[in-house]
Amino acid sequence: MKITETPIPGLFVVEPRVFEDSRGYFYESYHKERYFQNQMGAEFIQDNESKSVRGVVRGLHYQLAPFAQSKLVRVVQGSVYDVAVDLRKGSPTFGEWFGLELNEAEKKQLFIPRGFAHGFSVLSETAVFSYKCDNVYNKDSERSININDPKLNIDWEIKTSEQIVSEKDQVAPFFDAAEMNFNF
Ligand SMILES: Cc1cn([C@H]2C[C@H](O)[C@@H](COP(=O)(O)OP(=O)(O)O[C@H]3O[C@@H](C)C(=O)[C@@H](O)[C@H]3O)O2)c(=O)[nH]c1=O
Repeated sequence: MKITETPIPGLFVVEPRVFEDSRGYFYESYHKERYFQNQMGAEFIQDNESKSVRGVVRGLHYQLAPFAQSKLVRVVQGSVYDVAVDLRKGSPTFGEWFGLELNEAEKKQLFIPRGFAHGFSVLSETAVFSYKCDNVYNKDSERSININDPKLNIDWEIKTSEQIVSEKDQVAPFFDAAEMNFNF
């Protein structure tokens, strides 16, 4: 397993060791002790999976305190462009975002600590997205930031006119108007 810290402190890219043979492949998609030892300390308590078609953009999502979530995200099938935005007030990289392609071939994962907004766009015909969370879903605490915020200026690799976005996410506020209370 190779772990690389991104330019945003606390945000890590994980490249698992994949064993391939004539039957197919095997890899450990999570190993509590190893992830903890490498500064990815989170007690995961909920797993989620979604399937989306090409052009779907989900995000940018986060939950406020006391339901803030760390996430360990990966793609089981297909390919996405995945983005995390630093919302930690006082962080040297506050307001900055990091993006990378996650796909079924490379099996990279992104560890996203609490205090980040997260989203992804679907680049393949379909994509199955799987992630662990260290806090439960709480509808009243969930927030979105507009994926097309001109200040963030994220290139989702899908033209705006071709983006498929939920009604909730279409009316999400821009970064400057977003609530960011994580109780750090
Ligand atoms: C996220 C979530 C949603 N739901 C329900 C609420 C709703 O009726 C339905 C679909 O929810 P959404 O439209 O919010 O699903 P989605 O847009 O896929 O939301 C997800 O987006 C990505 C980018 C994230 O980072 C996740 O944390 C999560 O916010 O599923 C749960 O029951 N539990 C959950 O944990």
